[in-house]
Amino acid sequence: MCECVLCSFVSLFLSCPHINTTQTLCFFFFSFAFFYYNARFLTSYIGYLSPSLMESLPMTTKYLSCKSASSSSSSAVLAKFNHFRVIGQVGFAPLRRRRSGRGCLRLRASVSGDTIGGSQDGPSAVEDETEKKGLILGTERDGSGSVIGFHLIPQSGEVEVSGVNDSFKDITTNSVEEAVDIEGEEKAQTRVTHNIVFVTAEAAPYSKTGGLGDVCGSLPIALAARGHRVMVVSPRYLNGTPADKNFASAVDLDCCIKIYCFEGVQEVGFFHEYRAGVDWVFVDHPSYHRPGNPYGDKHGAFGDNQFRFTLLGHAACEAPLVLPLGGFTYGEKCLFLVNDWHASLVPVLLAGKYRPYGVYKDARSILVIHNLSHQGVEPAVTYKNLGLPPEWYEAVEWVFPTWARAHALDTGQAVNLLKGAIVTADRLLTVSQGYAWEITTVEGGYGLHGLLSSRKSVLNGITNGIDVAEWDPSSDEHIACNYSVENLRDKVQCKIDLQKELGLPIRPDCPMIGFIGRLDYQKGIDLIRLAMPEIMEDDVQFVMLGSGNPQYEDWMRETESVYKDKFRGWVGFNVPISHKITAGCDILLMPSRFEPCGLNQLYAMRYGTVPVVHDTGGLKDTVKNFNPYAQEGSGDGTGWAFSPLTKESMLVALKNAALTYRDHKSSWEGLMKRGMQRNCTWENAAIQYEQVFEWACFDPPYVN
Ligand SMILES: Nc1ncnc2c1ncn2[C@@H]1O[C@H](COP(=O)(O)OP(=O)(O)O[C@H]2O[C@H](CO)[C@@H](O)[C@H](O)[C@H]2O)[C@@H](O)[C@H]1O
Repeated sequence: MCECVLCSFVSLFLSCPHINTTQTLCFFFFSFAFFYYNARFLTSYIGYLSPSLMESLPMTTKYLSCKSASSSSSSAVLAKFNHFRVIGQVGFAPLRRRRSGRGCLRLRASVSGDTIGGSQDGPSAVEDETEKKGLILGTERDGSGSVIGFHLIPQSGEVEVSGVNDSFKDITTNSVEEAVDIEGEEKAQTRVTHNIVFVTAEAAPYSKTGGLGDVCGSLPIALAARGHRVMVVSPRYLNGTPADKNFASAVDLDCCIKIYCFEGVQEVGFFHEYRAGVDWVFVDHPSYHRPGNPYGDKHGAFGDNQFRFTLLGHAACEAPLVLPLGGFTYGEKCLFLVNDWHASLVPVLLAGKYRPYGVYKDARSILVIHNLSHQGVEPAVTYKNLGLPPEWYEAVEWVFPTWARAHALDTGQAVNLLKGAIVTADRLLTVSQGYAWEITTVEGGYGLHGLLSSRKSVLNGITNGIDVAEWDPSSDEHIACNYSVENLRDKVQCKIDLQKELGLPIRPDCPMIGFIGRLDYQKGIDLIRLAMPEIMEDDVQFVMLGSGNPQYEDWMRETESVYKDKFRGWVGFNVPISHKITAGCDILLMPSRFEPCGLNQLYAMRYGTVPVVHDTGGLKDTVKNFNPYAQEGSGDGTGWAFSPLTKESMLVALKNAALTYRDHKSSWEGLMKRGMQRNCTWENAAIQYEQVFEWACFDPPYVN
């Protein structure tokens, strides 16, 4: 209906004898703008109304992209006007490709066709005009992001922008015209790119103690590859070990800022490395230079972590304003992705420190919860240290229930940084849908379930992806023999190599069980300990890699001396060994008490190692229980997900896995193959993050 009206309107307009070329151009620009913005509004609104749409996001969507003719210079012009750069929008994008299709694209095709007298295949007058002149069309916006006009901008190479380094060039040439193939139909896709600022305590390969490092090392790259301008702000940890060289390529930006907190002034610097399309920014301060890991050393957590991560929060808020990365700052209109409590001060600062002065009015913040059990809780008297105005105390105020107080005079008053982010961030995300629900329950909410439930309408879960280049059995440099789903037989060479390395009897047919992870209550390590004597009764080998609670480290050493021919415990943090275990084992055990997503089961499946997991959180979402009778007897599922979390049910699952491994070879092969063929790329997750960005930007800031 709409299109008929449009076509008639276009025909009428073009049949008018007094219309010249310039007027024709103007007509098209404004018509396209009108339809584009209406379509975008509707899309956003539908998304806003249905957060549950996340569950049906188009995972099978195939994005076809081509480098457009948009140049550094042209995008520089665009960036000047809109920090949320629009790429590939019909009518404004470089008019290079034509397709037949529906929706916006058909709108353009029909207009082009009319322009040239009905043919949809020949070049349109608009295209001719713009391409001849080497021009593409850009939008101009006002301060609120609304389009107020259009301008012609030169194509690639025509204008040199001085002082633009590779970082910016790469970003600007990333303006792409997107085509989305949904259900066999080619559709034009309007995609908005953002200036994204990740704030995180760790980012691999620079720093990593667990899954947070993996995610913040990979997701920014996946988003940058999709055209966003992405910065990751994280501390520059130096601990006097070879790990310090991870920061060797980062250069000092020679930009010091003063941070007013902890009743004094702190000076922090910034280091920068542009890698894989991402601006990696490292906050430099003496408190990040000490032995140990990012959070503590052998004596436990550092006592000044609140101070160290307060600095991170403040520095991350300043970075987009003051760092001319690639010659241009990110500016105020950015999207902060703040990860866990260490970065949770950021949304509170945006609301309490910046917006009252008109800064960051158009920014948005998304809190990504990787682990709710750590919340950054400190005594209430420390509030004055955070660098927030006094009237913002309530945002981070936290009162412990009576039963959790130390003594009769304890009022339970505290500050809770994660809580501060929950009540001020524009949207909330967790790393799986299962966990997004669990944290709204009394059992999984760690005291925050009430608040989280109250923000349910902006709470979503997106399952983590994995770095499929780093975790690829067909090219992994850490393992003895590469293999793939077409060549599964060579996997056993990895087992033999692992047995040799660990000094275990070389027994290729013996089921080998592995565990990798922090030795922590969360990971159900107590259950493994409890069940170990019974596990060892079976004809299996067991290898554990982990560090953390010294009590469990000692237990691993003792167990090794009791079961010399069957058990090995590797105490420490060792990435190459984690790859060897993932490839060499047949079964990976993860009896996590709770698991927001879990990465090791994803790595295991990719390596044909069958996971046996507790049916919770992200483990429940990603491991499909084995059903030998499904698919007309050929079986279904990728592992075992046991419940409840008891020694007995874990032992049953392990026994079933070992039995299937020994006696049902073809079923086992099916389990391996289905796991290896799962799609677990970061691109999948990045597409879902983009949907959440859109919802975040559609609403006004949650706290003004
Ligand atoms: N001793 C060791 N040596 C070498 N490598 C080791 C190791 N111990 C752990 N690792 C590695 O650290 C990562 C741990 O990943 P998890 O998802 O289990 O993380 P974690 O519980 O830290 O993270 C939190 O954040 C992540 C990311 O969102 C969520 O998946 C997870 O559920 C949540 O608890 C894996 O890459 C693993 O191989």
